[in-house]
Amino acid sequence: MVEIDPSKKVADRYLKREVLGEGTYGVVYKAIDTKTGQTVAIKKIRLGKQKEGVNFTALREIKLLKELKDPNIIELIDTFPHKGNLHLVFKFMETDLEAVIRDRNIFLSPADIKSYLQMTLKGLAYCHKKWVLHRDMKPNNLLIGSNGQLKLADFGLARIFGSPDRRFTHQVFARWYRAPELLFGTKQYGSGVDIWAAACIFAELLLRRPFLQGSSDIDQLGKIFAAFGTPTSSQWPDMVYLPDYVEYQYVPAPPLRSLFPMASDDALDLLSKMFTYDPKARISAQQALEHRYFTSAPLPTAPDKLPRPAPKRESSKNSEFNPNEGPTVLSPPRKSRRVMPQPEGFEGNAFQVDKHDVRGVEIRQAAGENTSRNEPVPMSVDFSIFATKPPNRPTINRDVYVNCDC
Ligand SMILES: Nc1ncnc2c1ncn2[C@@H]1O[C@H](COP(=O)(O)OP(=O)(O)OP(=O)(O)O)[C@@H](O)[C@H]1O
Repeated sequence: MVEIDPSKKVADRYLKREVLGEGTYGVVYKAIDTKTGQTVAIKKIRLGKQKEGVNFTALREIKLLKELKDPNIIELIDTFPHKGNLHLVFKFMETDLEAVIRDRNIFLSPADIKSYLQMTLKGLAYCHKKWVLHRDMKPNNLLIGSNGQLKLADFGLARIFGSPDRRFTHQVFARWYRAPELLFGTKQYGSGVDIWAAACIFAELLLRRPFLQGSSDIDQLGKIFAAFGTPTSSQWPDMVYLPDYVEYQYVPAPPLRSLFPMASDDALDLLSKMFTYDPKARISAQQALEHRYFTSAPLPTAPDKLPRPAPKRESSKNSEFNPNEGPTVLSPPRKSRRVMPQPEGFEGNAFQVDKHDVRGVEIRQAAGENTSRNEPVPMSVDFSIFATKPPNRPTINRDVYVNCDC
C-alpha cells in the first residue's frame, strides 16, 4: 500500500513525484498510481485558449487512442481533466531510443538495430491498420521499458492537439524526420509520413547520428535530394502539384552504399524502399515487416537482451514533488542528448550553425564538455559524410492536416 498525502494527490488517485521533463504539449510528471501501486508518467496538456475545457473532438479522439492496445504502443492508462488541463496517464518507461543512440558506451550490433526497427514498424503497422497516424515520429518518442520493449509514444497527439509549436526548442528536431511531401506543403497525406520518419530513425541507428539535419524546410529538402538525388517526375509524378513545390537543381543520387558503408544489402534494400519519394509507392509498415531483412541472419535480438542506457533514476520513496523546484531532467540530460561523436579531420561545413541560436551554442558547449575527439567511439558507424559541426536547431511552423490514405 502507498502512503498518501492528500495534498499531493491528483484526481484522487495519482501521487505526484518529480517532473520528468517538458515536451511539446506540456510537463510530464512521474507519479504513483495509488490504485495499482504502478509507477506512471502523467502528461499534463496545456489547453491554451480552450480554457472552457477540452473540445469534444479531442475527447473523442483520445477515447480512440485509449483503445490502441499493442505491445509496441505506449498504453494510455487513464485521462482526466484537472485545473483546466487535460492529464494523460501512461505506463512509466525507463528510457527512449534517442538515449540509446546517443549513449557512447552502447554498441549496437546489426541484430540490435534490426530489433529496434522491427518493434518500431510493428507499432506503426498496428496503428496504421486502425487508420491512426503518428505524425511526429522521432527517436525520443520511441520509449523503452524495463524489459527492452520499445513502445511508440505520442501517437495521434499531433492531430488531436494541433501541430506542435516548433518555436519551443525541444521540438526543433522534428524537421529531420519530415517526409518530402510535408516539406512541399501537402495538405493530404497518409501513413507514408510515418514510414519516412521511421526510415530516418533506421538510418540514425546505422549511423549513430541524425541522418538528414536540415536547418530550414528548404535546406531539409536540399539534404534529402543530396542523399537520394533530386526526384524526377517519373519517380514522383504528383510532386510538381504540391502547394509549396519549387524546382531544385538536379543532382544525381550517390550510391546508397556510400552513405551507409556498414549496412547489409538487405538493410540497404529496405532503407531505399522506406525512403521512396512518391508516398504512393513507399513501402508500408506491414510490407516492411515482411521484408527479407527481418528473416535473414542475424535475426533480431530479443528485446530483453538489447543494450540500454542506465535507467532513469528511481525517485526515493520519501521524495516529494515540489512544484517550486525546477524540472528534474533525467538521464541523459537534454543538453547532451544530441551531442554526437565527430569524425577526425572533417573540414566541411555542410551544416550552417546559426551563431544566434542559443540552443546551438549550448550544444557546442556540451560537445566540448562531454566528448573528446580522441575518445574511441564504440559503435560501428561511418561519419565521414557528415559535418563536424553540431547542427542548427531548426524550427517548423507550418501546420498540416491529416487525411490518412493508408
Ligand atoms: N511514459 C513515459 N515514461 C517515462 N518518461 C516519459 C514518458 N513519457 C514522457 N516521458 C519523459 O518526459 C519528458 C517529456 O516528454 P514529452 O513526450 O512530453 O516530450 P519529449 O519527448 O521530450 O519531446 P516532444 O514533445 O518533442 O516529443 C521526456 O524526458 C520523456 O522522456
